[in-house]
Amino acid sequence: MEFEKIKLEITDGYAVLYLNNPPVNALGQKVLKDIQKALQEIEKNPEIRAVIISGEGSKVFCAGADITEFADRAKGILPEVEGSVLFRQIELFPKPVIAALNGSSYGGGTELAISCHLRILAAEASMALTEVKLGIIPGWGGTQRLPRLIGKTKALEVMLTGEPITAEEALKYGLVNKVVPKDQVLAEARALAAKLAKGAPIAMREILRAVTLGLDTTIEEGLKIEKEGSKIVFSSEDAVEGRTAFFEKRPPNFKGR
Ligand SMILES: C/C=C/C(=O)SCCNC(=O)CCNC(=O)[C@H](O)C(C)(C)COP(=O)(O)OP(=O)(O)OC[C@H]1O[C@@H](n2cnc3c(N)ncnc32)[C@H](O)[C@@H]1OP(=O)(O)O
Repeated sequence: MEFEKIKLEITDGYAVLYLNNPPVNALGQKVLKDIQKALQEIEKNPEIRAVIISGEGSKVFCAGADITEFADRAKGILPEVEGSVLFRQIELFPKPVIAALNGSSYGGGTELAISCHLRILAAEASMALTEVKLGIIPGWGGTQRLPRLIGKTKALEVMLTGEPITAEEALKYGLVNKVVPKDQVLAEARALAAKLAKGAPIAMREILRAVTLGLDTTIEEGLKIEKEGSKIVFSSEDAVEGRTAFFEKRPPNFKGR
């Protein structure tokens, strides 16, 4: 697969998708199209069981939407790939997606990161939804995901002021899984992705589905989604392998069947 604005590395059962749009990894249409194309390939490839999204060639993770493309929007020219649609595809992705934030994120860059399932943030970095400073709103899911992740009060403070959440606050508010020095972010993400790549793909898919869909509905409906997932995994070969390996006191070898 050839890409212009991202780099894709496939290794050890997981993929690393690097944003590669210097100087600030602004999410222009070309970048969003490349991300969407790469995710379609990753989803189809059973050898890939986890995804890392990180930044390259920039001192920030991502400076958000490409502001130079806003004039078209103002004229009513709609983008081919809408960030909010792509980020929902990431949130609904059937394999774990880890955001490796090796620099600060702004606007749509933060919205990209919070559409991922897991996040590792550089201690030197921060995460901001700066749209209000440009007279617009976090239109790529930020108004919906941030309150669900850190609570309405802090989320409103972050979105109304446009001021960044520090790495320390991000950890405290549960916005990220881990904070490490910038030069260790990718290694941490790789270690996590390699661990997930040895996991049971069907079980992980059903956990992601039950949590993502369950959070947006009633507990009764959520329990129905969980029950559907349980039914699927118990009828899988992986469930047989899981309990067999347990009794044989050996690591399971999940095939995703
Ligand atoms: C629904 C989603 C909406 C959104 O995401 S709205 C956009 C939200 N993003 C932001 O508010 C971040 C805007 N950018 C910045 O605040 C700063 O930049 C940085 C902190 C990221 C980096 O600052 P520094 O190191 O001083 O660099 P620099 O001179 O500001 O930027 C380098 C070049 O990159 C361009 N640029 C920066 N951000 C964007 C962007 N988001 N879209 C398009 N271009 C951007 C600048 O204009 C400049 O360009 P040149 O060198 O030609 O002057």
